Amino acid sequence: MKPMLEVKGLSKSWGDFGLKDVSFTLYEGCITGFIGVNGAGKTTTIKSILGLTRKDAGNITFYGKDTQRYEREFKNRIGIVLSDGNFYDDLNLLEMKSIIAPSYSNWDNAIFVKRMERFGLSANQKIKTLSKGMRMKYSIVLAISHHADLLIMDEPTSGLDPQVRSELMNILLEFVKEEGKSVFFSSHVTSDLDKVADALILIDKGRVVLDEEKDVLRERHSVVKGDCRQLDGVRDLFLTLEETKYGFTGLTDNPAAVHKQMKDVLFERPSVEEIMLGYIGR
Ligand SMILES: Nc1ncnc2c1ncn2[C@@H]1O[C@H](COP(=O)(O)OP(=O)(O)OP(=O)(O)O)[C@@H](O)[C@H]1O
Repeated sequence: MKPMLEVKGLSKSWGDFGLKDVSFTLYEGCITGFIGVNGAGKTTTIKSILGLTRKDAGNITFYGKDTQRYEREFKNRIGIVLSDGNFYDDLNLLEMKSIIAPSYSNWDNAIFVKRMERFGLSANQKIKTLSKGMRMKYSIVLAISHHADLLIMDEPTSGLDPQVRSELMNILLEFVKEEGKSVFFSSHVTSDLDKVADALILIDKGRVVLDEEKDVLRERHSVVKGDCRQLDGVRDLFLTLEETKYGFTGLTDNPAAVHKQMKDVLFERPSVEEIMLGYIGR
């Protein structure tokens, strides 16, 4: 896998909150999910990468080149979809495009027209008449019509219904199929990432606490279910434990040890959300 974007030692402090030494790498051909609860630091990280928030420390490079020093080149090669997508509501889609397109030296109008058609968007429609889902699709059209290689999205699925979210996931899968493309997308709704993410980065209280391929992460962990009486002496094997009168459910990062020490328990593959809950607030 070829490294694309590298974040090293990123720190940023906002009073009590701080990003602390955040480091990770995004690779070509991958959809990387950036997960964490509300306030974990996802938007601050993304805005620091984009240069919209001034970082206190750290280096961010894109194919080895400093993103600040080579800002123009970097911006030309990324597409940005922010949750607060700043559009002028009274403009139509074509007029809004005319404001955005000149900021990119490699804007490709043919792609814009093709994508608009593909997503069922009409150039004459006013921004304020778009549904949330259509607005998201329009944001993506704008973000990729300059041959962007890396699509950076902050909470793109927030507020979208399951059908539109699923359409959006298909758009992302299609995007990364093309050689040299990559997607970085933040979310606290992890079910979409179960389907499409290749890698996951979990941030909690400003620190990266997990950074791994999704399948490896799901192999390394197990959800275990059984009778609560079996838990004596083995509670330490679990990252989370929920006990009711019907039995327990726990997440372990050591399925082999659980196998060895507990009889008659059920093993299930964990979802991204179950893994996330095992690591936050520790
Ligand atoms: N401009 C700012 N000034 C002061 N504090 C800020 C600013 N932006 C973010 N913060 C604080 O930084 C912390 C992290 O916020 P951030 O938006 O990065 O989290 P997040 O993981 O994106 O959360 P969410 O999922 O709710 O969007 C929060 O405590 C927030 O209040």
